[in-house]
Amino acid sequence: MACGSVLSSFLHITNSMAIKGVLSFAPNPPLLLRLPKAVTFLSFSASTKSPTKSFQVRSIAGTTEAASGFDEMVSGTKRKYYMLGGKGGVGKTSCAASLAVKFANNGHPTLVVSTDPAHSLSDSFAQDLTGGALVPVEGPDYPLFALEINPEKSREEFRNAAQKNGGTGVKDFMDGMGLGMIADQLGELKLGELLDSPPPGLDEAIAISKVMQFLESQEYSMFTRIVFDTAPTGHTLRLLSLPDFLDASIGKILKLRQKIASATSAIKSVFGQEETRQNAADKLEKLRERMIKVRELFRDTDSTEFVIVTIPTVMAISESSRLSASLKKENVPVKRLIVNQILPPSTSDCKFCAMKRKDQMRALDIVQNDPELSSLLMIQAPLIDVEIRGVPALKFLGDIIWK
Ligand SMILES: Nc1ncnc2c1ncn2[C@@H]1O[C@H](COP(=O)(O)OP(=O)(O)OP(=O)(O)O)[C@@H](O)[C@H]1O
Repeated sequence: MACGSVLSSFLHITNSMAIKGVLSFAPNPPLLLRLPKAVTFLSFSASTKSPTKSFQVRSIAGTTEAASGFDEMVSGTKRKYYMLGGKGGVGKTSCAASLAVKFANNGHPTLVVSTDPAHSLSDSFAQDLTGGALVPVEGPDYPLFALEINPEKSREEFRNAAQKNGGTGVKDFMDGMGLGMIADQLGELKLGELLDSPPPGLDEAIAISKVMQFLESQEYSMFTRIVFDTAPTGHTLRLLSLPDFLDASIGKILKLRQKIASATSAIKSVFGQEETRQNAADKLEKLRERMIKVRELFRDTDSTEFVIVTIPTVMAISESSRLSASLKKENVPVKRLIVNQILPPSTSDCKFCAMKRKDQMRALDIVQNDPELSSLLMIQAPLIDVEIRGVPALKFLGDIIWK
């Protein structure tokens, strides 16, 4: 049977079963993973908590099985942060969510955070996790919470605080801080532009700084593993240099403000706006402090790791190579590279699959010879022939990737 017709009949069976509220494999999983044992597990029963069956996945070469070093990732109760990033659509969310489930099933109270403006955590977990607050994820053995930060909303909150004194924009904000008279001098600092039309990366930086703020509170102290599902590559790269930039800008603004504070305080107090200005200044100072923490967090080799997720195509690998180079340049610790969606071994390839497999092999070869990527621990994750949705499916994927 040709792959196309097999796939469509498979989709037909899956869809009709899904309509009945049951999601399971087709009777004869034709296309990709022939994993009869997984069928039981992937027949998503709400009560599935731990797998009773396990199976082996060979690497694409069909020989050795590369370990991800999960033992090292899971050991210790000191809080650790994992940031998963890469090109759009390669499987960042699926890998991040599967890691979070795996940590939670291995005894770690875990928080999984999405700072990608286009959230897909809710879709991945098949649970409503929206709202910008901690939401418990049902299913894992130990507590797993999810947090979808709306970056735009976070920026709005910051802006609102700046506008409390009735101002309508950054200029007013600066006026409110007693900086109006030197607004021109500050032009080159670009803070106004930053808030009015933020570059990609700022929203995410503010979102991460918001997470940092959360993490300082008692409510969050229980979490020993924090997994970030980050925005696609470009944003992440800009985010990395942003804290330094913001730190410098805000630092300069605060210094300038201090300089003129004494001269203007008498006038300000007459108009009764001193308190609001002080609040705005405090807010800026806090943002600056958090930015410094975000920057430190990204570079802390003891507690943080950035995991690059890619797929076996030349385009995705080239982008991953650039991402790896930039992360290294910024001193962000990177050790692991997940190559996701690899066709699993098969003895009966159709022409299409055989071509695809060859193409993927070539791409994997490129990874192995890439100066940036070859030193990373490569984790090969197979393309699974059903969509990965819900905790049991994520556990299934996690048990393949993270071992
Ligand atoms: N190994 C896999 N096998 C089968 N399907 C997969 C695999 N990994 C991811 N997918 C599917 O690919 C789609 C995209 O995955 P995911 O949302 O995790 O990617 P992403 O990189 O986070 O995307 P975005 O950049 O849009 O946030 C989803 O439908 C997911 O179920």
